Amino acid sequence: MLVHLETRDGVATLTLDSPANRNALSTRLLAELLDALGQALGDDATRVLVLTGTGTVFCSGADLKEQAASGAPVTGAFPDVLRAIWDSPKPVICRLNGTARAGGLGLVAACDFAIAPDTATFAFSEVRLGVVPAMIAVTVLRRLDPRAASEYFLTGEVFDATRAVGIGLLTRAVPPGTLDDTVAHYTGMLLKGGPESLAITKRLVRTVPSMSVDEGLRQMADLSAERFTSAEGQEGISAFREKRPASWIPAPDGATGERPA
Ligand SMILES: CC(C)(COP(=O)([O-])OP(=O)([O-])OC[C@H]1O[C@@H](n2cnc3c(N)ncnc32)[C@H](O)[C@@H]1OP(=O)([O-])[O-])[C@@H](O)C(=O)NCCC(=O)NCCSC(=O)C[C@@](C)(O)CC(=O)[O-]
Repeated sequence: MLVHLETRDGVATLTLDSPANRNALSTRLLAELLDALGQALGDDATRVLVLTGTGTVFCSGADLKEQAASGAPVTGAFPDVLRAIWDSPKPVICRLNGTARAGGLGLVAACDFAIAPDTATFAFSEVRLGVVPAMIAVTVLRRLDPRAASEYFLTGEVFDATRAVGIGLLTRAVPPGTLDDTVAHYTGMLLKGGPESLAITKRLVRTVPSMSVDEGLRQMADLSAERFTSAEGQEGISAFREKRPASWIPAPDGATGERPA
């Protein structure tokens, strides 16, 4: 297997495991990743997804050897993988085990959080290969500062993790020894949120900026009122008043946040 899925305590960890080619996005790895994403997203017990890799590199982008051998463009399941991560109602954390390049950065940008060791390096190396960062532009350009997008897309230059945080590609760059603690800190915070509220808030982050102020306030006032009377909202507010942790329960149909009987 090139992708492993392990679920524990509400957290599904998906691990790219093809270190010999630096977790390159081969047709097989992409198919397995899409399958693992489907399993994790369909599992009611999963509340947060963590995407990571083995070895020193998180992902080296498109599998250049497979491309060369096939003689034809190999897109595989990459668009479906990016869509599954981007549209996931459950928060997705990218735990970069190391460096990433090109297509690998499309995955990083699709995730809600990206935490990397401060020793990792990054590059949008496509133009240096005579190809273009086309599919990844769809996720990356929704994260990156526009000046930085022009700079790094057009030059293909390598940049470090501190710069990657500064331009919006990463959430945090941390000393390698503290990577797992930082990821655990974020998953812990996410597990405290109402699952339905998290899914809706993810959608808000993406859709509200493109609404007019008038349209936004009209839609959001309705949504806000609806959430205060939802089962999840009532459980959260009761828990606050009773000075206890909220108890979130996923319902069997995939709706979440029903108050326990
Ligand atoms: C990642 C580092 C920095 C690690 O650097 P390193 O750790 O020093 O590793 P290395 O360069 O010594 O490579 C180790 C092995 O991994 C292989 N390898 C390494 N990368 C790939 C790859 N992508 N595909 C297939 N094999 C790869 C490489 O060929 C070598 O195999 P060996 O020679 O031992 O048999 C370095 O290996 C590197 O720069 N790799 C190339 C990265 C790159 O330019 N990727 C561009 C892919 S194009 C792309 O992603 C297009 C896309 C998807 O964005 C288009 C779109 O969005 O539409």
